[in-house]
Amino acid sequence: MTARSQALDMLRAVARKDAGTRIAHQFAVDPKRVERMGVEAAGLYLDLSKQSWTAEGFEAALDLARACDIEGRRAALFGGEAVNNTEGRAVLHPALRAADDADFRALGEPVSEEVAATRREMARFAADIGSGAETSGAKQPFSAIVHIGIGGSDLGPRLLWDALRPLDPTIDLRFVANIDPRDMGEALAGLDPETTLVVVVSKTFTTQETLANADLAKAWLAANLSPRRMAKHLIGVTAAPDKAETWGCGRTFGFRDWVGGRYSLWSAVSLSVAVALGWDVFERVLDGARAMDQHFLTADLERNAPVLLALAQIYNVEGRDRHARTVAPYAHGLRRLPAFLQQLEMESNGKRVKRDGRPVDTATGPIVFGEPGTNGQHAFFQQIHQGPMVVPAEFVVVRHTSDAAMDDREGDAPLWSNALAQAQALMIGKTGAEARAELIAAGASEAEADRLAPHKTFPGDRPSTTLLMDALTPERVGALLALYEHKTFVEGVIQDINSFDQWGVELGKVLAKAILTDVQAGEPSAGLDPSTAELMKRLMV
Ligand SMILES: O=P(O)(O)OC[C@H]1O[C@H](O)[C@H](O)[C@@H](O)[C@@H]1O
Repeated sequence: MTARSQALDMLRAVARKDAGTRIAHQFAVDPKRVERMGVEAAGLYLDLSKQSWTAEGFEAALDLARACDIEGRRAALFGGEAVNNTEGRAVLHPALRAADDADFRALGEPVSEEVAATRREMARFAADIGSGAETSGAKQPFSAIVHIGIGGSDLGPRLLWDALRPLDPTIDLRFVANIDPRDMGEALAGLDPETTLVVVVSKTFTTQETLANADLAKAWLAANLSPRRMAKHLIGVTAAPDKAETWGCGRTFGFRDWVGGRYSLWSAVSLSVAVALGWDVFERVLDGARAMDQHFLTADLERNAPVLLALAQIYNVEGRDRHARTVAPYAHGLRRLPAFLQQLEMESNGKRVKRDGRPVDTATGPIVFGEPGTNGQHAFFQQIHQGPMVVPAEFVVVRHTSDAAMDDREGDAPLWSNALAQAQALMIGKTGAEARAELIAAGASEAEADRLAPHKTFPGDRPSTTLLMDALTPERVGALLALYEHKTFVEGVIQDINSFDQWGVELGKVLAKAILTDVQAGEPSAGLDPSTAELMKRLMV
C-alpha cells in the first residue's frame, strides 16, 4: 500500500468520524480554529473554518497532501516538465505572468524571452489602438472589438472584462462564442464595420464554432470593406499562426502548446481585453497572478491557500460523499466565475483514469455550479439549505465591488452581509424546537405550530468556504483566478490524474461532423441508432 492510499484511507476514516460532530461545535472545542483555517494569500483571505473537518480531519487532509508529493509535482510544473503526460507537453501558464527576466523552460527550451516579446507586442498594439496610431482600413480609429472564441478562448477574457470594465468604455468590446448565429447577430448589431476590429481567438484554429463565427464576421466586413482594407480588421490569436494567416488574418499574436486553453487568459488570448482595458490594467492582472504563484511556491502546505482549498474539496468528496459544490460570487463583475470554474475544474479533473491509465481510486472532480449572489439566494439556495443532499458552498466576497458602490454611504454592505448571512445560516440552521417556538410566538396554535415546524426547520451543519478581497481590482482578480488554477492542479496531484488534457470533449465533435455530413446528404446514414435517426429526420424537415 502506498503512502498516498494509506493517507487517503485515513482521511476517509477520520471524515466518517467527523460526521458525528457539528461545525458550530468545533469553534467551542478549538479556539484556534479560525486562525488555523484562515489564510492570507496575495491580498485574498480564505476562511475554511466553516468546513466540516474537525482539527483531526484537517490534519488528516494535510497528511494526504504530504503523502502526495505536492512539492515535487509543483516543481515539475514550474520546471516545465511534461506534466501533461498524454500529450507530452509542459504546462507553463505561470511563465506567462512571470517577470520579464524570468527563465522558464518548456521541456528544457527557454520560453521567457518569447513571452516577454509577445507581451511587448501586445502592449504596443494596445497603446496604438488607444492612441489612434493603429487605424482601421479606412484610416479611422477603432471603436469596437468583436472577440470570437469559445471555451478557454472565451471564458477567461470575458470574465476579466466583466470584472474590470469601466461603466462607459471607450472601446465597445463584445464576445461571441456560440455557433448559434444569433450570438454573432447580437454582437454585430449597431457596430460599424469601418471601425470594428475582429479578433479571432483559437489555440488550434480548427474549432468549428469559432471558424463558423469568424466566417460570419469576415463576410460582414467584406460587405463593406475591400479585401486589402479588411486585413487590418482581422487579428488572429493562436498557436497555429499559419492557419490563421491562410484564413485571412492580417496579423497574428501567438502562444505555445504549453499553454492549455483553460489556462490561457494570461496570454495573447486576452489581447482584446488588454486593448479595451488598457495595457497597464492587464499587467496588473498578471501581477496579481504572479503574487499567487509566489505564495503557492513558498508557503508551507498548512498555510498554502490553493492547497487548503483543494483539501477542503477532497475532504468533502472523498470523506463525506459530497459530489457537488456551488460557487456564489457576491459581485456582479464576477457573475461568470461559475462558468469559468466549470471549465477550469470539470474539464481539468473530470477524469476516469489516473496518469498511468488505470481507473481512478477517487471520485475526481465534483459538479460545480453557481450564480452570483444575491441572485442565487432567490432560486436554488432553497435546496442548499433544506434539500437532503449536502452541497458545500463557496462564497466569494468583495468589500468594494465598484466605484459606484463606494460612493454610496452603505457601500457594499447590503451585498456582502447577505453572503455572511448565508454561510452562517447554512452552518447554524434552525432546530424544530426553535421553529416551533417562533410559530407560537407569532400567534400560531399548538397544532398549527406542530404542523408547520418541520417545514421551517433547517438542518444546518452545512459546510462553506468564504473568500474575501478588499476590492475588485485587477490584482485581486488575477490572484483569484490563479488561486483556482493551482487548487485544480493540487486536486489533480492528489487524485493522481492528468489535469491538462481533455479527450472527453473529442467524441462529440467527431460525431457532430458525421451528423452534419448526413444532413447534407439528406438522410441519416445506415447503422445510425434509431433515436438519433428519428431526431435528425424531425429536424431536417
Ligand atoms: O482555442 P481553441 O483551440 O479554439 O479551443 C477552444 C476550446 O475547445 C476545446 O474543445 C476544448 O474543450 C477547450 O479546452 C478549448 O478551450
